[in-house]
Amino acid sequence: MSFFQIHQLAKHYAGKAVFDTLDLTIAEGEFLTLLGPSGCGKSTLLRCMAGLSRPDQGLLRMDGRDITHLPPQQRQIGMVFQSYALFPNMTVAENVGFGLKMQKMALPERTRAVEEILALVELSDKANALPSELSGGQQQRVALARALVVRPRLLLLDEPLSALDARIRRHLREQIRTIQRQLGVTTVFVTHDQEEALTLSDRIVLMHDGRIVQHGSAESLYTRPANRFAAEFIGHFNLLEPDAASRLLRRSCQQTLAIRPESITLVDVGDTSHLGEIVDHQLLGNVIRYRVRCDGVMLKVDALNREAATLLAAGTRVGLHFAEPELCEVA
Ligand SMILES: Nc1ncnc2c1ncn2[C@@H]1O[C@H](COP(=O)(O)OP(=O)(O)OP(=O)(O)O)[C@@H](O)[C@H]1O
Repeated sequence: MSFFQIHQLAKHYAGKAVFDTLDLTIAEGEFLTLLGPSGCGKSTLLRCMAGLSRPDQGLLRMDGRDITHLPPQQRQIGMVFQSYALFPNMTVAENVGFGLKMQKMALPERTRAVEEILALVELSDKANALPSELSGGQQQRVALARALVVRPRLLLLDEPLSALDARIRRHLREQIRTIQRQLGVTTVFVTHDQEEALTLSDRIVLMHDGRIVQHGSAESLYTRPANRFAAEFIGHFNLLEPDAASRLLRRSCQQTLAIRPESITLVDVGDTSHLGEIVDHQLLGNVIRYRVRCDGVMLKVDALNREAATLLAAGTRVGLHFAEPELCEVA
C-alpha cells in the first residue's frame, strides 16, 4: 500500500487551475523529487500536502488516514524552504528545539533530541551560535535539523539548496540524502534543477503546467523521455524532426527523434557512411561536447575528454555512429 496518496487534487487561483485532478502516490521511505520549470505548480502541491494551502478538490491520505482538512501542525509533516526562516535572536539549539518546546517536551529529553539531531547534521559545535554567525549552508542545516527533530512522518523540501553556491549545494545535497537514508523518512524534494533531481532521487516526477508528464527512476527519465517536453527538460537531447531524422538515419522516421549526445560516437571516416564535419566544441570537464554538421543537421556529440592532443579542430571530417537502440521517438 502507498504511504502518501494524492487523489484527484485540484487547486485554483483566481479561477485559473494550477493543477486539476492530480494523482500521485508515494511509498514509505521513498525519496521523491518533483521536477519542473518555474510556475508548473511544484510549490503549490507541496503547500497543499503540508496544509499551508487548501486544495479546492481532492483527497490527501497519509498512512491510510485522510489528512485533507487537518491543520499543518497535526499532520506530522516537516518542511524546509529555500529561505531558512530561522529565529534570529535564538541560538542554533533553541531554534532546533523550538518545536519540541511547543510540544511541551521536558527539558532533559529535549536537550538530548537536539544534541542528537545537531550531530546528524554535523553542527554540534554551533549549538550556541546565533543564525547570523553561520554560513548559508549551515543555516540550511539548522532548518533541516529543526524539521527533523520532531520526527516527521513526511519531510517536504522546497528548493532548499537554491540560495547556496554550487559547491555547498553539492555537499549539502549529499548530506541530505545520507540523513534521509539513515532516518528512513519519506521525503519529497522540489527542484527545477535536473542535475539535483537525477543525483538524489529514488523517483522523479516531472511536471509541466500542473500535470505530471512522466515519473520513474532517474535512469528511465534520462534515457526514455515520454515526450518532447521531457526530452527538452532532462539531458541535452538532439531533437530531430521526422524529415531530418529520416535523412540522417536513412530510414523512414514518422516521429520526432530524441538522440542523446552520448549515443553518437565519432569514428574514422573509413568506418561508416555517415560523414560529418566538426563545427566547434565546448569543454564540460570530463566530456567534450562537439557540434557536428551531418547531412545538413547540426548534432551535439559527446566524447570523453582524454587528452588535449586528441581534440578535434573545427573543420575536421569525422565519421558518426548512432547507437540505434538508444534513439527515442517522442510525441
Ligand atoms: N498565492 C498565489 N496567488 C495567486 N497565484 C499563485 C499563488 N501561488 C502560486 N500561484 C500561481 O500558481 C502557479 C504555480 O506556482 P508554484 O509556485 O506552485 O510553481 P513552482 O513550480 O513551484 O514554481 P517555482 O519553481 O518558480 O517556485 C504559478 O502560475 C503562480 O503564479
